[in-house]
Amino acid sequence: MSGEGGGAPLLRMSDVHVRLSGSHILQGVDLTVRRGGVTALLGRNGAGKTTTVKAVLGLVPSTGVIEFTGGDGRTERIDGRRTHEIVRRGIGYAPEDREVFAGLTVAENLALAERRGSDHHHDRVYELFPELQKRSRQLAGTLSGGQQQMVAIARLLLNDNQLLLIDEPTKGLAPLLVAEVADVLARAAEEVTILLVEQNLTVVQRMAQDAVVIDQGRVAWSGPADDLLTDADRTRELLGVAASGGGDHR
Ligand SMILES: Nc1ncnc2c1ncn2[C@@H]1O[C@H](COP(=O)(O)OP(=O)(O)OP(=O)(O)O)[C@@H](O)[C@H]1O
Repeated sequence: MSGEGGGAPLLRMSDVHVRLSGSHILQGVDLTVRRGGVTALLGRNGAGKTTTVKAVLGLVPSTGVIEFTGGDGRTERIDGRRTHEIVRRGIGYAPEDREVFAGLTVAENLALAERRGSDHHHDRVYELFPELQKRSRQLAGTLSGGQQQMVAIARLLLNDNQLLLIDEPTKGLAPLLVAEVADVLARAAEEVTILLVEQNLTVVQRMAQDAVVIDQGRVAWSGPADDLLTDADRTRELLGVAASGGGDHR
């Protein structure tokens, strides 16, 4: 049904427009996220990636159609709904600035994330991230950047989510921490579908099956991530950088 092989669509955006402060930011975005694995949302700075994610969550007003298939298997339009209703349908969000509560312990951070009406998967989260169990009484503010990202993602896995929207989780992190976060994402992706905004193409290459490139508020390319990342000319043209292409390019 998705047209590009694999799982059925989980999220579909059709002709989505967003206008903010008189600027036409999204100009007819069409994209599909299929169930399972990671879809990377790529694009240059200011292309409209975060706005796309915020449109899904109802955090910015949009026109057009956004459909989501919840845990109950029903596909419904979520555009125009309140953010809390959208989130309750099973969409979790990790914004760019990862926002852990620095003065609270890891366990307290997790407890605060428990959503009413959802089962809470503490055991599974600690199984996926044994490091967090070890550090459950540590103040989150004293964790490394990678561990804080782990807390941010663990909070999303705690509830019954179908889709996680994760915005630039490796931004500003040192290379070692980038690898740590990629590891965290890989573990999360075993549990739930992820739409990942990410500038680091090495991380994209490792994680993503599908890729969508936004350029000036429109989808400029979509398809299998490998097709994009092994084409250095295309990545340069669309993103302004060349991917490593599996080791062929620098
Ligand atoms: N509230 C707002 N009012 C007006 N313009 C906005 C607003 N929010 C974002 N923009 C503009 O919309 C465009 C898209 O922003 P967005 O944050 O979606 O881009 P992005 O692709 O996520 O970029 P980055 O990689 O830099 O985070 C940018 O030009 C930005 O300046």
